[in-house]
Amino acid sequence: MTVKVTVTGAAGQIGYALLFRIASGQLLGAETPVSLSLLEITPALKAAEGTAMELDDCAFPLLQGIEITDDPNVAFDGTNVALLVGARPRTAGMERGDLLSANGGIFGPQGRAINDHAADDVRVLVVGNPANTNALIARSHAPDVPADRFTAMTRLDHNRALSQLAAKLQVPVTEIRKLSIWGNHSPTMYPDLYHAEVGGKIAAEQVDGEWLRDTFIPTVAKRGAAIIEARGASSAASAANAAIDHVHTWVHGTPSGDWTSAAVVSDGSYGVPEGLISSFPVTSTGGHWEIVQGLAIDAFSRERIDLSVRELLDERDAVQALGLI
Ligand SMILES: NC(=O)C1=CN([C@@H]2O[C@H](COP(=O)(O)OP(=O)(O)OC[C@H]3O[C@@H](n4cnc5c(N)ncnc54)[C@H](O)[C@@H]3O)[C@@H](O)[C@H]2O)C=CC1
Ligand SMILES: O=C([O-])CC(=O)C(=O)O
Repeated sequence: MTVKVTVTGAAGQIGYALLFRIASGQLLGAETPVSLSLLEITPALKAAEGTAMELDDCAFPLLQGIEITDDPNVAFDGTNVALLVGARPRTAGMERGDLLSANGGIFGPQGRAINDHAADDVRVLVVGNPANTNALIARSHAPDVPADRFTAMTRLDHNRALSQLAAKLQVPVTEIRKLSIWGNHSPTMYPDLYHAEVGGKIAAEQVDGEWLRDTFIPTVAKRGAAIIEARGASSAASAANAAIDHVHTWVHGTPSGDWTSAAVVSDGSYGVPEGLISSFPVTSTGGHWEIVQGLAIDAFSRERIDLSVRELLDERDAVQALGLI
């Protein structure tokens, strides 16, 4: 059966890096036909049409159709996978409240449209920043959709951490297991090496504490800003790649003996208040995320997780005060 995949912000830079990979089968597998729905704001529809022309020109065997629209009710009608990429970026002079309001105006109506029109098995990944709180807003407008279908992306942070650690220990990334990103997709995120394993041994014990604290954590946490500084534009291909990884893992599962990172609705695990959309170590089985249970959290990790969760609570309070959730 054809799977409908909706991409918002389809004419943006992540959209351009993402759509071709979805259409080629990298999101859902080489056996699954897909139809694409491209949601954009009205002034960007023409650019989205250009991307659709290029998709046509690839003659992808799996691609069954392309729809382009500025109406969320159309874009999410019958959708199975919703990738919410388009968001309002922070511009000079914009206060945090203005940013949250502008995004509330996007993610509220999109959540409502998902609630009213999406397929029963819809899975939602929010990429657009502030991703965790945008996901919270969308979810709060979709009371009929099970909460566990709303996720936000920290897979890019996870992949960045894998790559930094692999380079430090001079091992292939495939040697690393059980790495975790906790908290918010923001510089407060906590990449955790105390449960990660390299060659079957705890990663934190294979690097010196100073490198872990003063190099590894800030490098991962501030990588987004470093890419902007170097490229003059924010991460696009790596963000699209992480979105592909996230949904692929969600649908196809995590390998045994490993886990990944995703921001999912908290059930109160590890003291993260219930309902917050926070990153955890997660496994996926049968198309459902589960938070990895029973990990011992030392004082160093506790402090960092709490800091990031505090930021998520502040964001939640701010959108609540603005009446966005
Ligand atoms: N979670 C993560 O790890 C990452 C998140 N991001 C975030 O992803 C978002 C997109 O990034 P880019 O593609 O580089 O931005 P971009 O500015 O190139 O594209 C965004 C697109 O969204 C569209 N858009 C705006 N409002 C919309 C609406 N209401 N409905 C549909 N489309 C709408 C714009 O017209 C634009 O084409 C940004 O918020 C960025 O901060 C980027 C990298 C990593
Ligand atoms: O800051 C941004 O817009 C990009 C971002 O989230 C990242 O690269 O992690």
